[in-house]
Amino acid sequence: MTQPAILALEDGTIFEGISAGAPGLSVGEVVFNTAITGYQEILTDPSYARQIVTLTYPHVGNTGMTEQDDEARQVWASGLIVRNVPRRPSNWRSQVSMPEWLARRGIVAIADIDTRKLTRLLRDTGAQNGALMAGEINIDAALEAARKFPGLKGMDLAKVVTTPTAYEWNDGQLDLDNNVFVHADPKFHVVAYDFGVKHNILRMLAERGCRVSVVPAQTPAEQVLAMNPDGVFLSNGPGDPEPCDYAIDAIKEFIGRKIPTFGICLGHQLLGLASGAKTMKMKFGHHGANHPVQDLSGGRVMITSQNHGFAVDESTLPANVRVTHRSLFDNSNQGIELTDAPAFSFQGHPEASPGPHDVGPLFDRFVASMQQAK
Ligand SMILES: NC(=O)CC[C@H](N)C(=O)O
Repeated sequence: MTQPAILALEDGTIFEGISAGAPGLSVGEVVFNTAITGYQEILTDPSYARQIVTLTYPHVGNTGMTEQDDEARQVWASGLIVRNVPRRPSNWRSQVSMPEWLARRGIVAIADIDTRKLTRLLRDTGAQNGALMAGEINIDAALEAARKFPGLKGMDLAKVVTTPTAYEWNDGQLDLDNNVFVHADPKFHVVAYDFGVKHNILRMLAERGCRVSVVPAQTPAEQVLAMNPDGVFLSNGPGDPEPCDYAIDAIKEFIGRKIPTFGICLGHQLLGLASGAKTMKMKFGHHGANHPVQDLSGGRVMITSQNHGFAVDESTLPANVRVTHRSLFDNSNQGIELTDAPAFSFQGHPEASPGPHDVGPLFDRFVASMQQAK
């Protein structure tokens, strides 16, 4: 039986639809993502914590859900907004339908609303706080909940989503024919800070010969240095990078000691902050799988996967930081490197998942910088 659901935005706009997940109430910042595939990877990406994701692609759930495709140990997005869910998923790897998967995990989702109208509204007003309510509906309560959400600015969520304890990661990519994750012989030891790390990042490190020790977000630099890493990796993650002072302090230590360091997304913003630059909140951010980004050394344009609402403010970069990449959508910063330390970072997602693999070679660059430092 279909249950009613609503989306209430802080500006008072109400969308009415049907439930496509669990009953209940959920709040967060409402953003839109333009990727046409990869809904499971998006829902389990920890960078979406406290965000309700609208998918602009109109049919979502077609290929069902498969356990091995999770990007983290749980669903992190606060909710999902879609135009249409197919009656039946169809794919040889599918284990369960999307609405059932969401319902089992207690995730509120809404379908059958005009996602084009919602996306145009978010583009005009900027990302808004909102509330999803499914099952028993109370419009006033939903509106109040949306307006009470404090917003992501100033919110440190890396320490919320991070692993409670350190662990080792050895899995490479999934071999679909044999249904096993492939291992490579490790040549380098990487300590990866988990600010909300996605599994595919760890896989791409492992398949390039890295033994990866994943550590909690608030692990002090001394503890990491005692592990004797060949390189330090700074993961993606949710929330505002600015309040993550523990991470910024640790990164200052690594770059001061010239340890090969590579950051992705939140990790990129944190490397920027540790170098002395500032970050800012964007109007509605970048969330999609087809964003053109230019590599400024040589001019090559890559199609990239993106998911961020904050950005490094290029006008605040100190003299020892060089801009390496820029977005061709809005000219915002997409990459930096230090001129006096083997440290670099990228704003988009070289691990994709979902998305195109054009930026994958940045992982090879990290491995090469560890090789060089040896
Ligand atoms: N994917 C990420 O790491 C996102 C970084 C940060 N939370 C932002 O929104 O900009």
